[in-house]
Amino acid sequence: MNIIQAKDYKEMGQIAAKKIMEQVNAKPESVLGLATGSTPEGLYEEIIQAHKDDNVSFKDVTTFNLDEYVGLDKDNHQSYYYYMHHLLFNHIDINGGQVNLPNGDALDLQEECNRYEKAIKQADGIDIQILGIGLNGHIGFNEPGTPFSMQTHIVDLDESTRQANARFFDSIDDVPLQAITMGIDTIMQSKQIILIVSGLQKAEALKQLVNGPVTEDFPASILQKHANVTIIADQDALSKLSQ
Ligand SMILES: N[C@@H]1[C@@H](O)[C@H](O)[C@@H](COP(=O)(O)O)O[C@@H]1O
Repeated sequence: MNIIQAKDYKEMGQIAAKKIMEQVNAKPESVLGLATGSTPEGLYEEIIQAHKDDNVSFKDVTTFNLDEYVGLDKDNHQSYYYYMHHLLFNHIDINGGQVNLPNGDALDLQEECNRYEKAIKQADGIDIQILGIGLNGHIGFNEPGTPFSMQTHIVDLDESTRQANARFFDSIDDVPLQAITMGIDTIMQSKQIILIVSGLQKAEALKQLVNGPVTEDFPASILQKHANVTIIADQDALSKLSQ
């Protein structure tokens, strides 16, 4: 794994954005895999800036998000659909028809998982997948214990994940119990993966990802087996890694 040290959160976003721009400039019809949470917010600000300042165009880009909560409609401000449009898509020239998120409000959720997985394959796979990491080692919403062979599926969220994400909701009771997520197998098929990590509270998780055993008990550890992973982390997140 290639590890790039950023001095802080801002620089982490800048370095990641530069890699996305290089990809889009080299291949305008790139397929990008996108993530939510607090970590990519700075990256999305940098992308919007590059779009405005350097005329980087996203009109031929296709995107697939990692996951979506079950039961929140698109207008719900805590849905990842809302997050992505609010923080990125509404500010760049991407074609709305080429933006993909799982529909957590679908009547038949299993059918929705199948449809999503198929859509990724039909797009010829993901060129660069952006990932964050949960404190318990989850990527997307693949919680500890998820078989590495899983593709897009419905997941029961861990109580610790619901608590960690409760800050975005009025109360913990409003945090959905389930989500749809790309599986580990889906993520591992991405041609390139960029994992962004920031802050002291993620230092232990990053250490386990890089130095720990590859185990389904810590889903992000599978990234050790991917041929093209770049970790962009700030000094705080890197503070527990052996040199
Ligand atoms: N499903 C998302 C993940 O994709 C994200 O990586 C994780 C970490 O979020 P944060 O960046 O806010 O720490 O949170 C959520 O659970």
